[in-house]
Amino acid sequence: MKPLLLVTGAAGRVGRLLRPVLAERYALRLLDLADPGASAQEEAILGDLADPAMARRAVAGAAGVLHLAGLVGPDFGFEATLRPNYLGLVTLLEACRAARCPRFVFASSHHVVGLHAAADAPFDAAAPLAPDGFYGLSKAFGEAACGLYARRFAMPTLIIRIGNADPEVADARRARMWVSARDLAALVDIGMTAQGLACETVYGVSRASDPLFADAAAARLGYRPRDDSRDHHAAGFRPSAALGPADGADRVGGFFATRPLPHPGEP
Ligand SMILES: NC(=O)c1ccc[n+]([C@@H]2O[C@H](COP(=O)([O-])OP(=O)(O)OC[C@H]3O[C@@H](n4cnc5c(N)ncnc54)[C@H](O)[C@@H]3O)[C@@H](O)[C@H]2O)c1
Ligand SMILES: O=C(O)[C@H]1O[C@@H](O)[C@H](O)[C@@H](O)[C@@H]1O
Repeated sequence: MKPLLLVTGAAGRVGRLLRPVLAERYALRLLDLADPGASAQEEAILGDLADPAMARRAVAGAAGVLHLAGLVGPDFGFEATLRPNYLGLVTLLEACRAARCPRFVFASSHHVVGLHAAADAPFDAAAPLAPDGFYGLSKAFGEAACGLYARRFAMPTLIIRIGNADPEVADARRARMWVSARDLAALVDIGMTAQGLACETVYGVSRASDPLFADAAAARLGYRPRDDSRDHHAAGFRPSAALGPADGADRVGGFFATRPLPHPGEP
């Protein structure tokens, strides 16, 4: 029998791309606020992971959790991120602690280091945090929360700072941090199976010609990316010459680093 993997945020873009790949190795239970369009082989739970009863139900019997759910984007104010990205994550981690969940994989983001100058690349996982907005800030909290639960409660945890997981590579900045679905799924698999894993942070990226991230930590865990962003340019791929100031190509976080940041209290 395949091990049961809970995928939160399974109705989202990354969840939909990963599920067919992950289904080869895992029985999937999906949790989302939105209908994930479950296949006959998948089990779906519709609900809010910030609800403790919902989180407990979702985690029950799982061999591990892939936590994708959250509010994602450059324009949100602080308050909007509180329930999904702070309370939701801690509620889920609490459910995992109570159930002695054997593995936890957290979808973090390169936006935790988004304000670093792209010219200073490549960065490794020891680069100082430099979130580029309230979304990146919430991921920095998420990484710390995962560290707390992993270390205090001995829950093997992999934090994956995903680069860009779109189906194809849209532009020159994303080409430096794109990840294919099968490479990202391979990292999830490492999080589920790596021996001796305590709490490790890696970048979720495929191969690239001028990478923003140099990922020795992932390689140590056995990650060997099979895909290269150069082979997956979208039809309308924009080279660096076509990127303007609004694209924020001089920052790791790109346009996330250029948008106005709402003051707390503003919508
Ligand atoms: N797409 C990328 O390129 C990318 C890059 C870096 C990091 N990530 C991370 O990967 C994860 C998935 O990204 P995505 O692009 O699929 O985002 P998405 O917005 O498409 O999907 C997120 C999903 O989470 C669900 N969700 C939000 N709050 C919830 C809650 N309280 N309870 C249950 N479900 C909830 C939403 O309904 C949605 O379906 C996110 O955590 C994101 O930060 C994605
Ligand atoms: O910076 C990026 O390109 C990406 O950052 C991710 O966090 C977002 O989820 C995705 O929509 C962006 O495309």
